[in-house]
Amino acid sequence: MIHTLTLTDLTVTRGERRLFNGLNLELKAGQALALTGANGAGKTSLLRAIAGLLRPDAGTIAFRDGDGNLLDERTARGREVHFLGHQDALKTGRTTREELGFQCDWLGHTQHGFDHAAEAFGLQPLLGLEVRRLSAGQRRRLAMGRLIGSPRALWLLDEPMAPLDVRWREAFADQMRRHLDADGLIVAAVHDPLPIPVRTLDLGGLG
Ligand SMILES: Nc1ncnc2c1ncn2[C@@H]1O[C@H](COP(=O)(O)OP(=O)(O)OP(=O)(O)O)[C@@H](O)[C@H]1O
Repeated sequence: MIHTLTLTDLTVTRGERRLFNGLNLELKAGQALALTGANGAGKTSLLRAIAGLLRPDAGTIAFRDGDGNLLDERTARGREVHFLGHQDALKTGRTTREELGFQCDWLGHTQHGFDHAAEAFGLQPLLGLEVRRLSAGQRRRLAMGRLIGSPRALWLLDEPMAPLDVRWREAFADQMRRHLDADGLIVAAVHDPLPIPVRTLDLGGLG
């Protein structure tokens, strides 16, 4: 299981712009990191680099277990990293039940994960609806249900609270606390403070 995420001398460029240069960071089990900065500062790009969706120009991203052993990057990302982006990555023609069920089955976790996720984010009344009929906040709740329906150590979250009303913000904050208590790790791009204890990495930016 991923215990430590280490970024060493990480440099990422998009187009002509160097977003960050020589970035160093270590995050351990039970810790959360908030990425802050202006629009365009590079928060999403950093999340994508950690997820393996964007190749850095230089530097390394390493995942280690509790004994300090280096984990195979591909396996760690494939089985232990969940990236919750702006777009929610939902298939609009599927029902809420199908989308949640697919994710809960993915790593061999079944009914318990499904029921737990549906309960945590009030998804029962939405299970028969196609994703295309859900509101933005309901879609995000489904995406969050998928996040907790299949346990993964490292959560990469891109403005996770944005479309949620106050009730579901608190529900998600509760899930984040549980994840950290269970030795999970969280890296979240945010514009507003997160309601959990976090370290902050400000990427600055001119917007
Ligand atoms: N595919 C791409 N090709 C070229 N430039 C890109 C690409 N994707 C993003 N960028 C640029 O990289 C910069 C960083 O974008 P990024 O989405 O990481 O910022 P952000 O900090 O997450 O912003 P926001 O707060 O608006 O979500 C921006 O200037 C953006 O235009």
